[in-house]
Amino acid sequence: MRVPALACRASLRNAALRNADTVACKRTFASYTLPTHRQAHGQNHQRTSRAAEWQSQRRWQSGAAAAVQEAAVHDPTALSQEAIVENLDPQEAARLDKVRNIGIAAHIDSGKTTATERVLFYTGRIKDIHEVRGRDAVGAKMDSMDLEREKGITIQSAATFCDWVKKNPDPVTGEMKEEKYHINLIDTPGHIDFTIEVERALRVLDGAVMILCAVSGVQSQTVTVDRQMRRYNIPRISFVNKMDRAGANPWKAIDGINQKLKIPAAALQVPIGMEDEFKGVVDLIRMRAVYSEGENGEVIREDEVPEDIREFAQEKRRKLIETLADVDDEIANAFLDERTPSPLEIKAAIRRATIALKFSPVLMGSALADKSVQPMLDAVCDFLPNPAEVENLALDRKRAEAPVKLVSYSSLPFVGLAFKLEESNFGQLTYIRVYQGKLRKGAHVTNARTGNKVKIPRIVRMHSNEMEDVQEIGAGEICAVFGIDCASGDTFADGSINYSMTSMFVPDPVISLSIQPKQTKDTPNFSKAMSRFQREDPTFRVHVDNESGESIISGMGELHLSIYVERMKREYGVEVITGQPQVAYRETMTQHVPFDYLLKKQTGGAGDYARVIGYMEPTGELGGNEFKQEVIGGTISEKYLFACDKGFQASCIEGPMLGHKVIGTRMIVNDGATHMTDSSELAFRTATMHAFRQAFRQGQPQVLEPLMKTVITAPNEFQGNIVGLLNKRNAAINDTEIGADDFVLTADCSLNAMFGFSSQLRAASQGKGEFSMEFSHYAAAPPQLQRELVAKHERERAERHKR
Ligand SMILES: Nc1nc2c(ncn2[C@@H]2O[C@H](COP(=O)(O)OP(=O)(O)OP(=O)(O)O)[C@@H](O)[C@H]2O)c(=O)[nH]1
Repeated sequence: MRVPALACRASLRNAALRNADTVACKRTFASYTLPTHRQAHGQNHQRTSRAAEWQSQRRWQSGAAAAVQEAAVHDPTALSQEAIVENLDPQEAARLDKVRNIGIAAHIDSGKTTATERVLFYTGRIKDIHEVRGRDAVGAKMDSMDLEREKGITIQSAATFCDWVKKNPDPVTGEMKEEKYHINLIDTPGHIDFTIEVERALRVLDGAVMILCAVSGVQSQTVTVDRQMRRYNIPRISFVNKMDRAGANPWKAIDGINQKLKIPAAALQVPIGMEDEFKGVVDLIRMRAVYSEGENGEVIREDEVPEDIREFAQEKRRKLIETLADVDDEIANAFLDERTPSPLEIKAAIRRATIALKFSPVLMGSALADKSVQPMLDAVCDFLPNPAEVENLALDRKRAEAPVKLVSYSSLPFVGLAFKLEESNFGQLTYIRVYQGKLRKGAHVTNARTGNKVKIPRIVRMHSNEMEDVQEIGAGEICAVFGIDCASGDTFADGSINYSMTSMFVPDPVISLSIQPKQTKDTPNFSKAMSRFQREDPTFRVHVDNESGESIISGMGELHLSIYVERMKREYGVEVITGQPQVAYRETMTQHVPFDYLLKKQTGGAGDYARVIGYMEPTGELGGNEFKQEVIGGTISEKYLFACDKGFQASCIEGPMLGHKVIGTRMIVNDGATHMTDSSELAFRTATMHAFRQAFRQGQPQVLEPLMKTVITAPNEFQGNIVGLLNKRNAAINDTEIGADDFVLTADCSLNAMFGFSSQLRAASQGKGEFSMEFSHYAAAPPQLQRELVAKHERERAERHKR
């Protein structure tokens, strides 16, 4: 759970601030902090004596850290994030102030990797720029997998870090100031099939750069990453890339952010020249023209705003201030007083509103043309939060999972989250975000899930596929460690506390296929690859079909599974045979059905006896299943009811119609009978499973199929062909947006009908159409298809039984 800060609610702190000088007021606040939570817990607290406050600076600092943590532990809401920031040890505060943990997320092909390559070049992390699908065949730094370089797409997120020296002239004095920021950066994939990579990156980052294409504006995956950023409360700046492309229109992109994503957004820049004449931008805060010059745009030259766009820039500056006035009180007051806020005030308001998730500042440039990327980096430092400014909560397992605010002080006990695992030549590499305390090489930390204590043998900072060894990592930073065994999403903590953090959202797979190695000699490597891929990627699942005995892999789409098949061949030398991709159907019942099932086998020796009575019904939502017991008078004992629950859960895994998962179904057991000697847990479990089958079949069951939100973009002349293709697939067209050259069509299509669509779209649009699909919801499959699927399943079952 993360809530951005700056909602200043510390009235006690303010009272203290009014009466004291800086040092004293911090101390006074420390003494006020404790009463706050203690009062909340009904304890009378004697205010710390004045004399005790005047301790040495060092002792006060650690005392304040402990007090803040204590307050944060006992009542996480009693302490504002701003108060945490203000109570930081000055050295720690200075360090954190210059740290930014950011992700780059966007629709497919918006230029995330290309922009990251420039960031690495301008910050001196790489010596030369290489392009995605570039002629030199080297490929961008962050796409380090061969497959990524060949296909020109990002498959796995990649982490790196760099130092950016921000050289902004002071907006008031004009004096050049240099400030060094440490940026941990994760470049994420755009394809929805690899969405887990975006999900886990955003889970641990403090801010994001959302890239948009200047021609296409807000696209389908922009909406998806917007949803993911909201899920984790991630403040973002927007960067309109590809300003050099024909048809570039940053204003359309900004309208899209305002209207489709519903985030107030305004440009901080206007372009100087457009399309292939794009030369640079006007900085609207300072009203200066900024040009990127030199061979790779590394030389930033500032100048007067060109005469011909001065008025336009003024108009857009007014628009920026107006938009800010809607989301920020201080600018609203200046607006009401008919006063133009100063550049400093504007900057401060943008920062406040961005971190409070009320606004997204928009910058623009062209990564490929090396133009205006540096101002985007400045904006990352200026407007995105430092780690101390973001609220992160954990659950205290020693106190009935009460929420605890984590405080990014290095002097507190360590808490970190393992958010990504990767197999490397040196063993398992675990990416960890340190939320509190320090992680030191050789230290012992405890895995909150397993309780296992592990030693940290090696810590590295990642630079794509390269690594640099470090001895320790402070609060608020990201690193990777070798040699610890854990699962993705595990929390590690110093042994003195038992905190656990909530993990990321993992979507359910929608597609599966059977797979087996071509040659039996490859089976050990095949198994090794399967277990590695599953450990690394929670959206990739493997199971053995109970009836056919085949290995089945499931994932987020055809591309997702095909990448693993390809990796199996390249990385493990295993050629495989795969079946046809299968849709992950679901099963549900639609009617209330009572049941009364008696299991009775009493023919000599120990028998089996269990009777279960109750009813089954739909829950009303196509979500989880529910088991309830309402037995009165103890006709079934607790332990047998527990066995009934187990039987119900097992039945939900393989539905009676097709063997797919059951959803939206409830079972209530309210009566039954037990035999003195012949009843057992196994008998009750089995009886429940039989009752389930019978009742489910009588309850008008349905096969549900996944419907996919499909977005197709193509030149206008192909609209008729494409609508024809969709009609043939019984798609429901929800929206069509016709632009100057292209149209964007949004439809709900059944996944089953979309196999092979990419080649047909190519044929219908002379290769110019693009589409993306994302799981939307489950809906009843057409009756004909349901009958065919059930008949096929019965046939295959009968054949297997014959064998
Ligand atoms: N004209 C133009 N093309 C660009 C620009 N930035 C990137 N591209 C091109 O757009 C294509 C996609 O760029 P990438 O950087 O791979 O995009 P991405 O968003 O990282 O792609 P995925 O991670 O696979 O979604 C490449 O061919 C780039 O050369 C730009 O500013 N202008």
